[in-house]
Amino acid sequence: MIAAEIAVEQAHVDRVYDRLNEAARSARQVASEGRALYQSDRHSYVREEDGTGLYERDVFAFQAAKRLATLDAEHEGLVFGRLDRKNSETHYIGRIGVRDDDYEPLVIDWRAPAAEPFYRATPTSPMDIVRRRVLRSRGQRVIGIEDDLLDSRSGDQALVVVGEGALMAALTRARGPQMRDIVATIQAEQDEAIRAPYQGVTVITGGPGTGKTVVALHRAAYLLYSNRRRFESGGVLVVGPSRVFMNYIERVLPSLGEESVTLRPIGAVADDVVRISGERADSAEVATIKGRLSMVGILKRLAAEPPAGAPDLLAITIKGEPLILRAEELARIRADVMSRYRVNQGRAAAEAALINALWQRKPAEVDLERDQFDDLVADLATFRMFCNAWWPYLSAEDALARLGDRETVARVARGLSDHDQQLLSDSIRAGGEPTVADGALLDELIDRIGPLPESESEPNIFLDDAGDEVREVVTTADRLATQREVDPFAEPYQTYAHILLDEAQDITPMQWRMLRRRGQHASWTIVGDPAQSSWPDPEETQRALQQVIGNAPHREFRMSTNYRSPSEVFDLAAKIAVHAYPDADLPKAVRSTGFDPELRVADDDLAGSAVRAVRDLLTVVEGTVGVICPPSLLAMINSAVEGAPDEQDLRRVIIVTALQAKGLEYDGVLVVSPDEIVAQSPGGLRVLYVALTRPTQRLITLDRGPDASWRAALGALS
Ligand SMILES: Nc1ncnc2c1ncn2[C@@H]1O[C@H](COP(=O)(O)OP(=O)(O)OP(=O)(O)O)[C@@H](O)[C@H]1O
Repeated sequence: MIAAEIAVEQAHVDRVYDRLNEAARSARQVASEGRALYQSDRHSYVREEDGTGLYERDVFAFQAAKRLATLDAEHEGLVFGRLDRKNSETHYIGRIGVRDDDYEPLVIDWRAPAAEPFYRATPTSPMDIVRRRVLRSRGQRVIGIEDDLLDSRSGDQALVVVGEGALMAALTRARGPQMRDIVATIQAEQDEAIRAPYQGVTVITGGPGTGKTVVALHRAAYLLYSNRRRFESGGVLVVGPSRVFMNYIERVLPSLGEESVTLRPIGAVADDVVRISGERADSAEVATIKGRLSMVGILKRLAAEPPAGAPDLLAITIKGEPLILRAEELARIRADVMSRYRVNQGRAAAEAALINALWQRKPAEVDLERDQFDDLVADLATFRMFCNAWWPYLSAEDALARLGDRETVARVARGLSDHDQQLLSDSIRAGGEPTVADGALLDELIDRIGPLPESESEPNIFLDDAGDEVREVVTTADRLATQREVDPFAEPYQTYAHILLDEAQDITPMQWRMLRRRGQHASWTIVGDPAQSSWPDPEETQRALQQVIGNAPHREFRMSTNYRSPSEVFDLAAKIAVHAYPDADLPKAVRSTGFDPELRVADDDLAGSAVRAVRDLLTVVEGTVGVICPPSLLAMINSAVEGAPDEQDLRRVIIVTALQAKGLEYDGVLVVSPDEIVAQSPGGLRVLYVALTRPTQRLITLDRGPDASWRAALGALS
């Protein structure tokens, strides 16, 4: 019976692929006839409105064919669903829409309104659907079918019903290194969040494993489909916690037929204005200091500080008469210009103010018109040298580096304790690549001091590196070029029409400011779970979120089902959650595996015990094994595990800190020394909760001794 049904579906799937191949062929033919009609503004596939050389139906199919090429080679089938309606009509649902020669739909795009019942229909509200069928495919071959009968009263005896649940089948499959899309098995509450209107702010909450991330990514694909013009030209930015996480999710969007989205880890959001990879982390304590809102005032004062070693006397001679500006007058001029301009945009105004002050001091016997006077002063080498030293252009990196000086920190960061001042200054003085937290500070500084004029941000071969010989060819014009006026209103940031933010509970107040600069007119999708926050004060980030929402229309969706962790694992994790965050939103786990988590105690050799646990996990799970360590043990566990299991299996093992594991999942998880994980994170127990909720199958914890304190939170279980 199943074989016959599969054959029916295979016939339809074959028709779809034939149609796509044919469309691709005919499009290629038209192209080879020399009509360059296939370039859209941003992408290389033809858009319906552009393809005047093709019949509209061919354009449609051609576009689909091109998009198909972007789907991953291992994609789980272009056509994944079928709806049988009460009126005997049948519709197929797929990742992209495809039409036949007569413009009739062969497959409906999952995001189209006509596909909605596929996700929303239930036996109590069947939406005129009699049967919903999920097709499971490998490449172009249909390999399985799962049916739901939604309206048994319809009396259509011809309908065959097979399978016992596509969702369970999807959830129990082993996990690979990248996230999969869930387009065939989206649940009704998830679908509502995906299709919510784009305006304002959409907040998606829910406990671990409830699909917040996949839902958000499907929402990005949906928004691009339903408002392509707005979002393709305005841009959609997806922000996640780390580069590892971005690599983990990046395949999902192309598999949904979308590529035109910018993906950035939070540490690299400022990459549009400063060179930053955003992978280096500060210690928890330093990251906390750098993330707090009090940094705004500190950076404001820092930006207003006169440059180190700035001269406090301007003395020139005009027609034999000395003209002098002293420290007090110079300070007044600086303060006045700073109140009107950002540092990098105020240079011309500062020079004009200096010349003006000098003019006031000019003795009457110096007989010069104002214009002549201005030109004379501006050309004086002493004046130019003074300006370069007194009002240099300032890069955000150089400005931040000033915090490496303990005395500067004491001046500008009076609100911080001595201890915190020292930590901040030590961290900046240590130098190296900017950290994740530095990204938001550099961004704030650029907002305050303005970007460097273009001629300053690129090395000038005449001024910087050249030898004396070349220096002679430097003209006054070259030197003055650095003072080109900068448009004070031009924002240096890349802005977006929609910003989708994952793991929002970890966004520090300073990072919220950085994000808001990129979304001043954007609509937002904000995804998070305060119980998993690694920020010491979750209430503070909630307040920052409220500021983003402001008066904008705002809707909230709560995801209630945990699709990741088996109930045995989640029951244990939930006990930690309520200790860590009494208001934790605890989802219901849908699966049970029959295997309780194992709470092990290491013998004297922690690394050896860890390796044994990894081996045990590798034998019981098919997919990935995650080893989650406290930062201080990462290197040791890494080298211990690397030497151990055979090479084949090693590829399935990933060793990370709890923070790096955010948003990720593994089939088997070993949590090494939970107590140290708690101690080494500002989020404490909440971060342990993150670690304990990563497994899809099995969990082992490994303590150094039998009286580990985190176990106290487990109550009866300990
Ligand atoms: N409707 C669904 N069908 C199939 N799988 C699903 C569905 N919803 C969620 N999943 C799976 O559940 C797992 C957890 O999803 P996801 O990572 O999006 O959860 P999350 O809420 O973001 O978790 P966390 O808060 O821990 O980061 C993923 O493997 C995802 O594919």
